[in-house]
Amino acid sequence: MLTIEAPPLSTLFDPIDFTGGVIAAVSGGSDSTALLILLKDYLDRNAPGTKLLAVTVDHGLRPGSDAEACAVARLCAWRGIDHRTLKWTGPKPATGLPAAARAARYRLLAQAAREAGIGTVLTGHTADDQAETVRMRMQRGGAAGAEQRGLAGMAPATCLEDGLWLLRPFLGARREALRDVLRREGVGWAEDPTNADRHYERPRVRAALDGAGAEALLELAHEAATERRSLDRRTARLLRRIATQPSAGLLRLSPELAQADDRGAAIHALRVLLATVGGVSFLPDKARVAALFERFAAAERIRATLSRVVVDARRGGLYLYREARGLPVPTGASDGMIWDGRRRITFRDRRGAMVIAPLGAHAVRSGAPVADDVPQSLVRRALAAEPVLTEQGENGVSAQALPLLAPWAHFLPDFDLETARVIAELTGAPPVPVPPFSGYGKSAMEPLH
Ligand SMILES: Nc1ncnc2c1ncn2[C@@H]1O[C@H](COP(=O)(O)OP(=O)(O)OP(=O)(O)O)[C@@H](O)[C@H]1O
Repeated sequence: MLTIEAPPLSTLFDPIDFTGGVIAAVSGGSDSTALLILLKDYLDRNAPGTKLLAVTVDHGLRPGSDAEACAVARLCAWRGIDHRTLKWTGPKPATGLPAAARAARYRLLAQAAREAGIGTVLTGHTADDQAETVRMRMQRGGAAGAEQRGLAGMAPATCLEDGLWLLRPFLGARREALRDVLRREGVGWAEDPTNADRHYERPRVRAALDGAGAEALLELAHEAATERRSLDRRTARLLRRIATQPSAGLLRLSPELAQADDRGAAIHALRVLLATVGGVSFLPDKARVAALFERFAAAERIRATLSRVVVDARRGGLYLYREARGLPVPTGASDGMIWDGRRRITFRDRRGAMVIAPLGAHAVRSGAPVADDVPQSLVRRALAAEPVLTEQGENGVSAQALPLLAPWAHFLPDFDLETARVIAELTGAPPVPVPPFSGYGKSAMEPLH
């Protein structure tokens, strides 16, 4: 057992449900090394049967990266922790290397989790990392400033593509406190020279931040996260009241939307629905959507296109469906493929081949009757943009094209969880996996300050 005082660092694991096992993502730097030993100690004390696997990704970008991975492996052997190193072997881009390395890292961590049958990954991101992230987002926001949502920084919990939860329990902990733990325990760590390389944005930001600056950024992030969670809950509530899917690919917002007292939630609801229906990963421009909402509230006639979506105001409400322009041409379907940003193809049987294409003109004939108050012309146009899977050749293949939550297809931060859940129910997308921690939305997984 460690000699460190229990609170507050060790209590940061309290809200996490470890029953499905856990992966610790350990680079060998101070933060993730502290994560490893604190987590091991926590599990030994509180949940000794838990499956713990440490994973190191060797990006192969610097000489000696394999030695760092070996050092983590040695530490794990010493502490009785299972460990794996995974190598990033793909081509390395000349520009945008940090982003490509991050994407590869998450892909490899997800692979390790799948292979180990574990659904939760913990990283060692700290409050210092959070302050840097917020500063970078502010800088990228330009003169107008970053959108408030982004200033919430990294989420304490994020659901990745295949239902894997990525948790960052140390977002409330300062790097120096973690290093103190390591010093007291006599555990060393690797210093990544990239962290001091001013060619990259993060090291420049890190070097320019003093303690007071970091505190102010963390305060800002906390306020932005609180506001974002509140908007999420209000938007989910509003969508439950006013949104329906009367037929395939067609969403309807009831006229009640025009009277919504909560204008912020109404505009946000429209933005997330536009992105979802259009299969676009980013939310459409807030000012344009606000203008659209005002026109609807003023009972104006609307037939507009935004975010690849036709927005049509009728007596029955505001209808949304994917525009016909820019639909994918017929193409071979493969397992796991994302079609038009809106559907994920899942094969039940991997033999044979299938083609996926928009239904197009067939929709005129195949449209199933729907409620009388829904304009049949809209039903047909929405259906025409829906996919149809056709078998090729002799071998029967069965596959599904399941709806996808486009804004969160790759990363669903827990800030947006309630809205994502409602939209999954509305569109028939697979339900959002339950997060492996208690007290969601309370203070449990909130960064501390
Ligand atoms: N090569 C890697 N292998 C496994 N996990 C990693 C790797 N690089 C980063 N991570 C995870 O992502 C977190 C944040 O990454 P970041 O690049 O900020 O950290 P670092 O400087 O490499 O190391 P540390 O956070 O341990 O000081 C790490 O704490 C760790 O959990």
